[in-house]
Formats: sequence, structure tokens, C-alpha cells
Amino acid sequence: MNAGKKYFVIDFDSTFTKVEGLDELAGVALGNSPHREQVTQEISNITNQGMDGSISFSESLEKRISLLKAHRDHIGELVEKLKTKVSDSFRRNQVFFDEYAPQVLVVSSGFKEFITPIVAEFGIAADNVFANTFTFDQDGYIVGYDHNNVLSKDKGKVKQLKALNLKGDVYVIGDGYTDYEIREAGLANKFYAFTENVNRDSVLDKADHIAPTLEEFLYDNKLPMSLSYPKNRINVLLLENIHSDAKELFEKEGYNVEIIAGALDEAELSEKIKDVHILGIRSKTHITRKVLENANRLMVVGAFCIGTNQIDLEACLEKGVLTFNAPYSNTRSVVELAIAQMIMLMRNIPDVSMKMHQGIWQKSAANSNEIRGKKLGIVGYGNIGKQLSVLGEALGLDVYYYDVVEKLALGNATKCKTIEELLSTTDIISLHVDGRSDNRNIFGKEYFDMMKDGVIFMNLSRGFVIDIEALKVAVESGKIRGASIDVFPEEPKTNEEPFKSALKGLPNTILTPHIGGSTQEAQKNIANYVPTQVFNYINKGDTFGSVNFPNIQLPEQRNAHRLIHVHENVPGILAKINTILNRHEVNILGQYLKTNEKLGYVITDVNKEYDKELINEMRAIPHTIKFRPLY
Ligand SMILES: NC(=O)C1=CN([C@@H]2O[C@H](COP(=O)(O)OP(=O)(O)OC[C@H]3O[C@@H](n4cnc5c(N)ncnc54)[C@H](O)[C@@H]3O)[C@@H](O)[C@H]2O)C=CC1
Ligand SMILES: O=C(O)C(=O)COP(=O)(O)O
Repeated sequence: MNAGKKYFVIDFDSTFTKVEGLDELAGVALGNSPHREQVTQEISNITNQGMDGSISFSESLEKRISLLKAHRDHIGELVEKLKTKVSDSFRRNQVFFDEYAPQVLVVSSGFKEFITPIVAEFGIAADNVFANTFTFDQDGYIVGYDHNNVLSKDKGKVKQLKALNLKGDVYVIGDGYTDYEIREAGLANKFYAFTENVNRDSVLDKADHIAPTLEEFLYDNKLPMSLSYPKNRINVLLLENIHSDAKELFEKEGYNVEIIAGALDEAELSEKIKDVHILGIRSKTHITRKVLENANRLMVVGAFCIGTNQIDLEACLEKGVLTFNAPYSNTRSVVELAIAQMIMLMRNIPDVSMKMHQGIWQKSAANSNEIRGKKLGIVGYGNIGKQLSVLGEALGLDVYYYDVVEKLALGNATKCKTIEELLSTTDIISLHVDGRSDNRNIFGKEYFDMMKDGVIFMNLSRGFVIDIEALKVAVESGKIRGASIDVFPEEPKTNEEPFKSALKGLPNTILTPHIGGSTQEAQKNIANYVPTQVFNYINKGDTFGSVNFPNIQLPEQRNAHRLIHVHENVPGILAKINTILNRHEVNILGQYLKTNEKLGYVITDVNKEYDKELINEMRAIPHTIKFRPLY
């Protein structure tokens, strides 16, 4: 073979395919036999012992063949089965095999009878398959294997590679110890432990490089591949107890996920963010300009909640970091809690319940009311406010609302022209404003004084909206006869930290630890919604639903490379992009542009064949914030 060439030595079982061929053959041969499970399990155990090096390979092969009891006729069925079990990343990367099949050597201690037809589909010639062969009896049953084949012996792969005497660079990809042995024997430049199907600690420890997918191997060696970037290199950090569905979804996509139960403060996050591409937070983690200064890989912030006031959206924009939230997933949960709380407060339940725990029985109807027929005042008639309006009305409340922007009244709700009108009219006041900074401390003495005496007051929006000291005074004076507060200006970062508030111990006051949206239903909904948005952005460039980027929903990318260019919104960028494309004579299949005040987002679908130098030129356009080719 030629000097200076590259050879790719690829293992078959559990690498090229997701499964072990002999285990599968046992399954096929045993059909519906009552011993099927027991025998396949035994074979599988022996396979594993052979792979992790705890018994010798020849011993493992001998034992397995004798348990098999397979027939020549079973092999066709096995091949059909194996075709459906080729590893996903191998299937995805035909583009590599198209170019490099002659340099791919499948070296396996499996059997040519089933390996050759599988790898032939990828253009790998039978001559490039180095594996064992079965021996059959006169009735066609498999009774053994060719003992002269080096691959049936201990250190068979090493012996095979020695015999091949390859002149050039040799890269080995496999999941087993015997694959590593090639490298150990000095016959390969690098050993890549392939972990898409199995993880063997004894092998990982020895590997030069771990390849969770074939893309990782291809990317590391600058070889052609079907994706623009290996997904296992995309790091996801999920904070604040985000529901486990999100982790599963990101992992299923092939990303690398780290979980931290609580929030992180600015210093901690500034350190942690350095390698993160996708960050998932809830209401407590603040994404500040300082954090973003360290976030050089960050592509997306997913707020696994509604509010995004904890994120410096403008700084994200300047950095080209897209932000999503889950605008409706916990709406209903907040509304249900608000309704429960207003009923509890109307019946003095916080005090009554507290007394019962102290052994005090005080049965009385004094100062206890139904909510039916009372006037409910909703401040902030957004998604939550409107939902509360509908459910409140169904319970017989007379609904009033006030919003800073014009909102359609649902059902029989009455719009208040001013906040003063709402405060002076209603019996129960519930805050559902958003977390914009203008809303800081808007509810203070002045507003409390305007309320009717003995009002019920609730805040499930944001803690900083209320002047806590003024609220305390209003509750103590009886102006407010019952209060429920779910959100606080200062909230503990984790469940381990203590809760401090001037509101502790107030009469008829329900304090809840920011759990308006904390139901299983809401958290599961959110954990399924946000990753989908993230995938649409990473895999397609879609920004629909983003709270800071210009929203754009793109058509399917067919037979094209997609060039994604994010830039400051200054004149002339589109012209510069097109000048570069023109100079390289690139055929444009589609182009989409959307801008907002600060940012321009240009997506260009182009024919797959183009001079890759244009990527550097696109990146070098002045005012470029981020650029990535997507395929
Ligand atoms: N306690 C909890 O666990 C949860 C709290 N939230 C919070 O609830 C709030 C409302 O959420 P959504 O209804 O989904 O938001 P939204 O954005 O749909 O509605 C907010 C509404 O408040 C209005 N608004 C803003 N400032 C106002 C002001 N000063 N006076 C009157 N109206 C004003 C806006 O025009 C908008 O219509 C947000 O702050 C969100 O962060 C959301 C989910 C869970
Ligand atoms: O959705 C929101 O805005 C909330 O306030 C809920 O926040 P959380 O996810 O419970 O930290």
C-alpha cells in the first residue's frame, strides 16, 4: 500500500453497527426456542468478557460458537437485520465513505459472512474486510471457524495489522480493548474509542480521543462529514432544577449536558459559562453583561420560564446570543395558585390553619367570605392576567383589569382606564405585570392607600414590583386583610439558603417560595418546549419565538448549505455578503433577511459546492457578530 496515505481501521461490532453480530445471529438462530433468552444472554456475557479483556478472545469465540447452533440459512436474515442496525452516525456520513472507502479497512473478529454485505453498501470492497469465516457441517450448520485466520486468535487484530504492513498513517476507531491493542502495539497513530453504542471504561482510559459519534472522528481529522459541527461538542448547561425531560432531549440530540441544581451567582457563572454553547436557566440566574463577556461560545440562552427580566437581553443581542423563553407553559399553574390563594385569604385560612397547628380550635364565620360576586382587579392583562380573568369569571367574580397597553376585555371583564380606578374599585387585587425595570417598586404606600379597606392583595409576578416595607405596614394596619406573596425582591439561590423577608410572621399572609409555575405539568411542558426552539435555531437557523432576535421562520434546507450571518444593523452588510458570494460565483438558492433596531440576521442558502475560503471572508465582514455555515 502507498506511503503517506491515511488508513482508517474500523471495528464492526458495536462500532459500525449498534450491535454485536454474533449476539444477533444467536437471536435469529434461536427463533422462538424456550432457551432463547438464556442463551442470548450467555453469549452476550461472553462477548463482553472478551471485549473488556477479562477472558481471552479465542476462548470467547470458542464458547460463543458452540452455544450458537446457527445455520447457513440464518445468515441472510441476520444481514437484513444488521442493515437496520448500522450506527446512526455511520449512516449519516456516507459522504466520508464516498471519498475514502478505499482507505477504510474493516478489521473485526466478527465474520465476513455478515460484515461484507453490510459494509458493501458504504462502498467498502470485500478485499478491505478483514474478519473471520465460519465453517459449516454437511447439513449447513455452523460448527466452528477457520482456526488459521489470525483474527480468531488472541491479539488477532494486532497480528492482522502487522501482516498488512500499512505504509502511512493509521487511525483506529472501535469500542473494544482489542482495537486499542493495535495502538498499544505501535501500529496506529491514534486510537479513537467509539462510544455511540457502548462505553467500556477499560477502553476509554486508554483512548487517545473519545468519539461519541463518527462526526467527532471526522471533525478531528478534518474529513468530510454530513454535519457542520459534531453535536457532541455542543455543551449544554442546565441550572435551577430544570425538569429532566430537557436533559433527555438535549442528550438525544447528541449534546453534552451538565446539570446544576441551583442558580449560580455572577462570579460562578462567569467562570462556568466559558465552554457553554447553550445555557438553560429559570428566574433566578442573572445573565449580566459581565457574564456575557466570558461567554465566547454561547449561542443560546433558554429561559425555562416566562420572565426574561433576569437576562440582559440587549447585551445578549450585542453578543449574537439568541434568547428563548416558554411564554405559555406555566400560565395555567400560576392562575390556579392565584385562585386557590384568593379563596384561602377570603376565609382567613393562613391564620386559622396556624392556630389549629397550635391546638387552638376557633370555629367562626366572622370576616370570612365567598369570592363569588366580589370584584377582582387584575393588574397586567397579559397571558396570565387574561387566563385569570376567564377562570375568575367562571367562579362568579366580577373582573376588572388595568394594563399599560390596550387589551381586549375577555368575557364580561371591565377595563379600567387608570390604575387608580382599579385600586379604588376592587376587593381582590392580583398583580400580573411583566418584569420590566420600570415596574420597580410601583406598588408602595401611595397605591396601598388608594385601595379599599380590607382588600385582598396578591403578587405572583415579580418581587421588585412591591415596596415590601410599605406592604408590611398596610397588612399590619388592616388596610390589607390578607396577602399572598409568591415572589420576592431577594430570593435564595438554592433550597439550602435561608429565606429572609420582612413579611415573615404577618397575619393572614401566605408566603410561597416562587412556586407559581412550579407544577409537574408546567415544568414538563417547559422542558419539552424550550429545547425544541433551541434545535430549530441550531439546526435550521429559525429564530421564531425568540425574545431578542428578529423572528424568522425558514423553509426546509434542501440540498444546500445555509450560511448564517448575524451582524450589527448598519447599512451595507447585505451588499457585502452578496459581493463575496458573487466573487466566488456561488449559486444562491434562497436568501432571507430580517432586522431589528440593533441586529441584522441574514440567511443564505447556497449550492453545496463552493470555495470554503468564502467562510473566512464572511466572518471578516466588519460589524459581523456571529457567522456559521449550517449543513
Ligand atoms: N410566580 C411565578 O412562578 C411566575 C411568575 N410569572 C410572572 O408573571 C408575570 C406575567 O406573566 P405573563 O402574563 O405571562 O406576561 P405577559 O407579558 O403576557 O403580560 C404582562 C402584562 O403586563 C402588562 N404590564 C406591564 N407593566 C404594567 C404596569 N406597570 N401596569 C399594568 N400593566 C402592565 C403588559 O402590558 C402585559 O400585558 C411576569 O412577570 C412573569 O415573569 C410567570 C410565571 C410564573
Ligand atoms: O416563569 C416565570 O417567569 C417564573 O417566574 C417562574 O420562575 P421559575 O421557573 O419557577 O424560577
